[in-house]
Amino acid sequence: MSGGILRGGGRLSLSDCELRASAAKSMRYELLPCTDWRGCGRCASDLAEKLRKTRVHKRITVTLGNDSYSESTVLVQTVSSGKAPGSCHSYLSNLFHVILADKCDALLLRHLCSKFGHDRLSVVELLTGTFTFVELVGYILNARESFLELLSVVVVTRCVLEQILRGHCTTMGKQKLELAEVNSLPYEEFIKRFGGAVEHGALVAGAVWSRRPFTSIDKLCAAFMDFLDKLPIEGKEGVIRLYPDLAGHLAHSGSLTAESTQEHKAAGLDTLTSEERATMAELNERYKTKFGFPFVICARENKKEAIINGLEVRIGNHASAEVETGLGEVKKICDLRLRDIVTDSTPKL
Ligand SMILES: NC(=O)N[C@H]1NC(=O)NC1=O
Repeated sequence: MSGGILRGGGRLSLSDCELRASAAKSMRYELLPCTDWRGCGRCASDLAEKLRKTRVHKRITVTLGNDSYSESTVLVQTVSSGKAPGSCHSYLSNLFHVILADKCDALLLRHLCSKFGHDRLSVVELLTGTFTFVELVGYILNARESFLELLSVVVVTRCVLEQILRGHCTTMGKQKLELAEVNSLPYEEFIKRFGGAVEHGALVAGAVWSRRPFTSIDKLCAAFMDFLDKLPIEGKEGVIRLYPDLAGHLAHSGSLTAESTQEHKAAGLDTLTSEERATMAELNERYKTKFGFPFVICARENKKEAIINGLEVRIGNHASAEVETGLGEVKKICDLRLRDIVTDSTPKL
C-alpha cells in the first residue's frame, strides 16, 4: 500500500460476486454489503446504517500508505471526494460516533487523502489508480496510542478491497511464510510474494523460483544473491536502476513502494530538513550524471548523516567499483526484505 502505494491501471471491473468469492477464498475478511459508497458526506448516513446492520469483524492487517496495522487494529478505511471543504471531518466524526456507540469497543478511523490536500481525493481517482496514498491526515481523537489495544474489526471499502485483490497493495493478514510454504508456492504466487525483494524484481523472483526447494532461509537468500552476482555488468547496472533515489521525487510524491517507504523512514529520510533535502538532491544528481545509475545504499543500515556522507565519498569512486558497491547494497536490502517475508526457523545456538 507506497508511501505504500495503491497503484493500478484501468478501471476495476470485478463484480460483487467475484469480489466476495475471492475475498472469502484468499483473504480473511468480509466485504461490506455496500456497493455504492462514495465516501463522501452525501452517503455517510447510508453507510453508517449499513455498518450498523453488518457484523464485520475479521482479523487482518492492511498496509496502506506508510503504516501497517497489527492484527488487533480496528481499521476503517475511508476516502473522501470532498465536495465541500471540511466535509471529511464532519463525515468521519459522525461515522465514528455512530459505529463506536453501536457496535465496536473502539475504532481506528484512518482517513486517506491525496497528496494535494485533504479534500481532493475521489474514489474515481482511486479506481483508476492515478493517485497514491501519501499522508495520514489524522486520527479522530488524535491519540494514536489509544488505538493500540483495539478489537479486530476491519472494514475495508470496496475500492480498497478491489485494489488488494488485484495485488496492488499488500495485506499483512497472512503470517510470515514458513519455508515449507515457500517451497510449495506456484510461481505466480512466489513472484507475488518475492517480486519486491529486489525492487520491482519480478524477473529475479521468477528466476529464483527454479531453485526450489530451499532448505533454509539462508539458502533462499543465497539463491537471490547468486542470481544478482551472476548478472553481466549491464544487468547489474539495470538492477541498480530499479531503485528510487533516496529522498528523491518519488519519495516526495509518496510514490515509493511500501518496502522503500519503510526503509526511507528507518533512515530518518522522512524528516530531512530542507537544507539536507537540497544537499541530497544535488548529490544524487551528480552521482547519476557521473555513473548513469542511482546511488543505492541500504537505508535500514544507515542513518541520514551516513547516507549523505556515503554519497559524498562514493561519488569519487570509479564506475566499475560503484557497480559492485551498489549491487552489494542491493543485496543487503534484498536480504532484509526476504527475512521480513519468511520465518527464520534456523535453530539459534
Ligand atoms: N537509492 C536507494 O538506495 N534506494 C533504496 N535503499 C533502500 O534501502 N531502499 C531503497 O529504495
